[in-house]
Amino acid sequence: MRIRFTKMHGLGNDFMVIDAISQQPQLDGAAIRKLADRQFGIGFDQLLLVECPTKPDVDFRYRIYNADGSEVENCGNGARCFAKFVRDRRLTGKSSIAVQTANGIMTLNVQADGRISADMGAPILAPQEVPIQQTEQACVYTLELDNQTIEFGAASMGNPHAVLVVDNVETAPVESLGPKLETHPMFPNRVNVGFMQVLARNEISLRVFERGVGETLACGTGACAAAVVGQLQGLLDSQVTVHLPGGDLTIQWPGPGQSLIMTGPAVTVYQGQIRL
Ligand SMILES: N[C@H](CCC[C@H](N)C(=O)O)C(=O)O
Repeated sequence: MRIRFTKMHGLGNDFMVIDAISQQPQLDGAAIRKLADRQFGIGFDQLLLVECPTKPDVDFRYRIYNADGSEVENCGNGARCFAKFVRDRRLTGKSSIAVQTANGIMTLNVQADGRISADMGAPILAPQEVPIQQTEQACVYTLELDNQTIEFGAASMGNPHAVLVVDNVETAPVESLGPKLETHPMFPNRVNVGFMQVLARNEISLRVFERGVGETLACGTGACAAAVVGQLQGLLDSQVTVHLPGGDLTIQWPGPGQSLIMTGPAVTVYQGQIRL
């Protein structure tokens, strides 16, 4: 089977994007893991499959798979790359694109400067829906790990995030604590783990250990979750610049029950094809 694909990234969070409208790729978890391998495959954080929608009044459907082969509900950086992909390949002429994901319907707006704004919907805060193993919703939760008490905030953008406030992202225990929290029993569906340093009420630095991948250069839904947790904890205002290792995102969130808007770049690196 020969597959045509486009390699893209959003602030260094990189993707293999496949037009699954004109192609019918048959990819199981093992094939995705092989393609994701940075030595033996193409190498990517996530695979994005662009498909025809199954719902009315929607332009496309796109499905998201982590490097470990797990299908996930949402990907912020991927959504921006998806929008650039369908425009550049003339699959649509629209600048406002409605796309169906496992998390629901998302609207993407391609701006004149090439950046893309994504309406990420309202964050999900009820613990049983994030999900986390807690009964009462709170701004700060705790769990015990290696004889220490870890404080974190939790929010879902369709996918689960735990956010820890740290003094300095450069020295945060991302490599040591990230994998332990990703698979901690507190998180029935595993979790993405954000390490947030508050620089000002409208500015943070953030590193994310992503579920199913490991640390990435950027995480769009992680930036959203960090802005939400920071605002709920009284540390941040409604508009935040998020400095990630791969670059900056702008997040706007008016508050609980309201939609969150994420704005940032999307880049095409190369077109390719691979025979499986
Ligand atoms: N690893 C995430 C999916 C990709 C999220 C990230 N790449 C983004 O830009 O939001 C998860 O398992 O929920």
